[in-house]
Amino acid sequence: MPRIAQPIEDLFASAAPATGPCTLLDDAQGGIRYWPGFVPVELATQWFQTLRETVAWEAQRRPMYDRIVDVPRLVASYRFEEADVPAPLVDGVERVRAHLREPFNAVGLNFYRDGNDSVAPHGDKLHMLVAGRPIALVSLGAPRRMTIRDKASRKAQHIDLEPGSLLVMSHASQLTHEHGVPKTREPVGPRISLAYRVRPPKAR
Ligand SMILES: O=C(O)CCC(=O)C(=O)O
Ligand SMILES: [Fe+2]
Repeated sequence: MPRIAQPIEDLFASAAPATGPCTLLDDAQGGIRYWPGFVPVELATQWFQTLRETVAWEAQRRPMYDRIVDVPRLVASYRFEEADVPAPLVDGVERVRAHLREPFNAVGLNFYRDGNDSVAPHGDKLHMLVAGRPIALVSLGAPRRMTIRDKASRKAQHIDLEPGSLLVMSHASQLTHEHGVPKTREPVGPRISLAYRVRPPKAR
């Protein structure tokens, strides 16, 4: 059987974003960095359409104080050792693995239907992450503004997460900073984010 050899440099070259990152935070683990155009916008649009239609989106409810409230967005999650992971998520994980050289094994999806959908400021749950490994957020669909706040100084930075962009947050930054996507009264279209993570065995 003939084997078609593809040089490894070419694989990495095709996964590389068009421009270098913008650094929002420096820390010993790479801080917080943003790459616009990590995937071409046409591909981001295709992924958005496929995922919107094929993912089994969940509307969750959770206790808040003495009430049960709706989580203000739709969610889904996959681990890459499972069968039947939608193709755009597999293409995405191959790209973030190649770009960051990190063994991402899980993805959490968020679907913000309109400006009423949001995620409250938070640091990602460290017990569900392998220490030292970053979180990689790929944005699809309409841009939404993220707020990143230094917990000590309360200083905030705002960044518009463009379709096809990649935001990488270090594990360490989850302790020092909060991130969130606030609600907005501006007319905004729907957005899907893909949060690639390195999960310990069994956690989801
Ligand atoms: O939608 C985003 O870009 C952020 C999502 C997020 O922070 C999370 O899923 O933990
Ligand atoms: Fe998060």
